[in-house]
Amino acid sequence: MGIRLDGVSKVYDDGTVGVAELDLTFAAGELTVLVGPSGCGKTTTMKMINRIIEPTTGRIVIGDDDVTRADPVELRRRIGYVIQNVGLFPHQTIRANVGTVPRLLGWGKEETRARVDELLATVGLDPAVHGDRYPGQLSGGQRQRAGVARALAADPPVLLMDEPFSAVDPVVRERLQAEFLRLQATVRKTIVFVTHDIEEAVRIGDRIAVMSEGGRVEQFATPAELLGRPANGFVADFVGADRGLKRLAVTGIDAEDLEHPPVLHAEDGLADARAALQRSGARWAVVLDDADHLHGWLSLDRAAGSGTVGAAARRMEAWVPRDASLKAAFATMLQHEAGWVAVLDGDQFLGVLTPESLHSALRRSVEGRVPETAGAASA
Ligand SMILES: Nc1ncnc2c1ncn2[C@@H]1O[C@H](COP(=O)(O)OP(=O)(O)OP(=O)(O)O)[C@@H](O)[C@H]1O
Repeated sequence: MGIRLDGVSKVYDDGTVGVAELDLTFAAGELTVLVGPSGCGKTTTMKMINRIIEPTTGRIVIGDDDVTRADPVELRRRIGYVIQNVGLFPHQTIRANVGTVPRLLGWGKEETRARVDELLATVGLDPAVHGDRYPGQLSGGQRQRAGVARALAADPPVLLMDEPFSAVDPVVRERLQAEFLRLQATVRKTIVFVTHDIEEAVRIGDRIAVMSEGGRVEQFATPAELLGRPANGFVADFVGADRGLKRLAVTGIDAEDLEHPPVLHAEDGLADARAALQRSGARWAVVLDDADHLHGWLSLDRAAGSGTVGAAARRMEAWVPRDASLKAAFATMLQHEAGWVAVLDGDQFLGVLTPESLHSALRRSVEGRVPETAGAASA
């Protein structure tokens, strides 16, 4: 269920224009991030969707429903809402908190409890351990997970998230973001997500609206487009001078980037391997096992004597899946102190990235030809 804002404005009682004449469409099943400097109207825009703030002009359509004049209380039951510091009721257990909307909708006790426990498990909380605790007895990250579970309880098609991960430390925050993306890949809600953090925006957004004062949309684009081709000076400043580096996380590996060293099989004899290496002029070869899975590598100087390639080869653990980002490939190379990383499709070997091929991929990434990663999650 998509969301459409048509000429939506909010003028506050004191005359402040929070948002002026905004047209914006949030695609069904996508996570759209509203990002921009403080006071630009992100929160105002989001809160008009569930009518916590009443728009002054314009129309808001969810799916096929014009909800501009819908009953706000009824509307909010169809829209999940996650906020910073969660807003859990402190005197209710986690189970009671997560069951709030199902209870309001009149679900039965058993049904509600089953749904609540299933959701707690989905967001990584053990119902038996955490279900009967009070919010004050959970960590910040656990409270945030409970907040997400509560917002999803009645399976609403739309989720609004207002800086949901900003109250926890950076490490927990990254973990929550990754968990949340995995969850979104299965539930596919239409999500409007507010943040002022561009790093968070490019990590989690399918699409990003960069806003300036008065709710003006300066650019509406995918993370890779935004970082590769900022529409104007405002966006370029906002995404930062290191946008080339940020872009690594959202740029995928292109088949053209791969190098193809000679391939040997573990059961081959060393004499044949040596001959093959000398014929190709290469200094080393990739070694695959009998199922064509990555085994390791063999350098020319180890291809001496008799015996099999498998026995002489060095094992190699540095590999990335083909939908990995360039950033992940680079990090893997550094972590293993390796001169190359293998790129695999499932178990199948596709080719390798070396420092040279990675470098040209980086240049391509920064210059703007972009095969995007399947999801920024793999960053
Ligand atoms: N109740 C209000 N009365 C008057 N002005 C308001 C009110 N609420 C917000 N504003 C103003 O509307 C503008 C947009 O505010 P909004 O909260 O939407 O910004 P934001 O982008 O979410 O900012 P932040 O990142 O700081 O939360 C700001 O200039 C703000 O001062």
